[in-house]
Amino acid sequence: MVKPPNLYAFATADELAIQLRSYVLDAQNQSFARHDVFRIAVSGGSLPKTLAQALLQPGDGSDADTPQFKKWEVFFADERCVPLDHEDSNYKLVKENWLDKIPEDMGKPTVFTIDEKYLDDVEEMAEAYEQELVKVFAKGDSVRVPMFDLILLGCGPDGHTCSLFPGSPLLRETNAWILSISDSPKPPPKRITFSLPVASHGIKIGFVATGAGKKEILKKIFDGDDGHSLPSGLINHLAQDRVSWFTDTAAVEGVSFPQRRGSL
Ligand SMILES: O=C1O[C@H](COP(=O)(O)O)[C@@H](O)[C@H](O)[C@H]1O
Repeated sequence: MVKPPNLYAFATADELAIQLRSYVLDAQNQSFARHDVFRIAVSGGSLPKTLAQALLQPGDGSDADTPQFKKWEVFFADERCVPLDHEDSNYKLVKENWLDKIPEDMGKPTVFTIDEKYLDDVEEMAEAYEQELVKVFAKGDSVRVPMFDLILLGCGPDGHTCSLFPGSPLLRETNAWILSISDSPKPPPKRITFSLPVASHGIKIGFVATGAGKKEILKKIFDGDDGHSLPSGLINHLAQDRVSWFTDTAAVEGVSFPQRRGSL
């Protein structure tokens, strides 16, 4: 039986940030019960700003309500093939919006960036990033797909997620973990990205999509007959109720799919 994703719609950015915080901290605490580390993958675009607002706001002071950043391992669901200090870098966005703002006494996460030595060869860059994942997730064992504790994704106005674009042959990949793309329809052209099997294999997968600019695509993904053919819709289809969407009322205007408002 197909279990539908959870679609949450909040009235304000502040409400969304509060609920996103509790979702991420639940994922953190559940992962500490399994292993003493929290492995999270993040995206670029509009997500890092919202994530920073969620994580850097004060909690109630308890361990359960505190991001234990020292035990976090942060990976990128996609990255642009540019230097880490380039305007287009997803790492730079995450660093400036979130990592640099973490107070010293909270400790810093371990961050797995692309290796700049491969900037001239996007395929090599993808291969090298996949090997980083193999070292962390496989540790000498054979693992078919890495399992992240949490994957946080964005959804572009065309339905792309990670750097998986509608109609791309990359969507048919069933084995590789990290893929390269040299002709991204959205600049910059050279990128690396989680494959669909990896992007849909998180214990929890959270999308953040806000603003009126997302309402047409959300209607297609949630109400359309072929919503499942779009990259973000494919993740809904594959990961079912492991997926939660954090949206605002502007983004879900006109969407009929059942939404929960106010809290998780
Ligand atoms: O190009 C990208 O776009 C998507 C969506 O971005 P958004 O600004 O519409 O949220 C993003 O998730 C991805 O990481 C990025 O490389």
